[in-house]
Amino acid sequence: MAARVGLLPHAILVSSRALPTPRARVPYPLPPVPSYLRHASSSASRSCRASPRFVAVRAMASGNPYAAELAAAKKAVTLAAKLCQTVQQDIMHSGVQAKADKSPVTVADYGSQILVGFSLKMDVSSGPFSLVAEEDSDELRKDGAEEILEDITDLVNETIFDDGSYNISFTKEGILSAIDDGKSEGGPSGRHWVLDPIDGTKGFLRGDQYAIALALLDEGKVVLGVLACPNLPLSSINNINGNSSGDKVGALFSATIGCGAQVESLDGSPPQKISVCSIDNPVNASFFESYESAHSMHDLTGSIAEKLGVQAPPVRIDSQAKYGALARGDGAIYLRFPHKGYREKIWDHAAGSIVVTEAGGIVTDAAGNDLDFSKGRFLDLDTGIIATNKELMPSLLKAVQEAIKETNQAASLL
Ligand SMILES: Nc1ncnc2c1ncn2[C@@H]1O[C@H](COP(=O)(O)O)[C@@H](OP(=O)(O)O)[C@H]1O
Ligand SMILES: [Mg+2]
Repeated sequence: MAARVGLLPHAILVSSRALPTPRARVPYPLPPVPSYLRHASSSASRSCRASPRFVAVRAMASGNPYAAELAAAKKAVTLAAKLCQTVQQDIMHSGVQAKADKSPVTVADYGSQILVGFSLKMDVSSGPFSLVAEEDSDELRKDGAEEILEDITDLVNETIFDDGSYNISFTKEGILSAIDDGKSEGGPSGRHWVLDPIDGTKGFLRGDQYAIALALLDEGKVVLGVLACPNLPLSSINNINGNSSGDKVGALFSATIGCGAQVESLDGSPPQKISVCSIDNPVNASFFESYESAHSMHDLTGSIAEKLGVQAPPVRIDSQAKYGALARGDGAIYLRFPHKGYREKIWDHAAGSIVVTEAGGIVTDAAGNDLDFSKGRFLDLDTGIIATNKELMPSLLKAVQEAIKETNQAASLL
């Protein structure tokens, strides 16, 4: 493992280290390499790629038409998770910037977005590349951002080097261009990758839960989703406080349309099929919601839970890790009710929602409508998002609508 460099303010980039040894190669014509990349070696990047013909045969054999994209998506978020883990463990509070909307952004947000976009570009060969992602480079192009740009460049290059899959390094200009690869508007036609490079930034900065969330839209529908959750116990969220010792941490959820949902460890155990819980009596249910009360109205969710007869206290965790936990039955319900005026973004729900639906659950808005990911970067919702199993959904919807009505009536009396 090479020494890490470039994160701390006075760190020096070690440029004389040995490059990774190229692995065995499958000879085939490479797609054009993005112009912003500087090759350390023009041949080694072939080492991790299979030929497009081989990928197609493998996809058909698995019965999953998106098998190649799924493999690429898992690899991309796993690489990004390495970078995020490094930052969270070592320098959680260094390099924090303020975005226009005041949410914290770290070098890890940018680094994760660069690595996912880059890895997908290298490994998914067919068609034009479109990425709808959370971050852009505007802040990094301003005066005074030189140091943080250098930190990001070092961190990204160090992660690529340590991982060993690609023998490539980025220039600073390359880093800025790579971030801006995520500026696609998405929409109802064609294929678009949808990425939240660190979902749950506040949890990340607190040292809690976060996720790298990546989905694929095909003709306006989510057809694939992966959620890397580096801090989530592998078998159950109920072990989060150490109730059951020995559970491994670091879960990778994945789902493709019509093929079910799985979980595996981030360091590569065989995938296990998952399904939502079969609880049909709300008295036995527990519910997930945002840790941050600014992201979801805890008083409204409390009143919904009360109407349903839920006995357990809310389980508050950050990020789409909630969707993953719901999909494997750690809890029965997920409630999300942003404060008035907030517009939900597609990258905050695309991956999580397919993981839940492919695990047998249902995800809708507060009126019971399917989420529509085809309208661009935003989900057009004005109420909230709910998710649960098929058994509980009718009573949940009823409780939600009653609680919203009561809240609106109370507000109109003020
Ligand atoms: N006022 C608000 N209301 C609802 N969601 C908000 C919000 N401000 C930020 N968010 C979104 O909530 C996400 C985190 O969700 P959760 O509360 O489930 O952890 C954030 O993702 P990022 O952390 O990627 O910015 C952000 O997109
Ligand atoms: Mg997010």
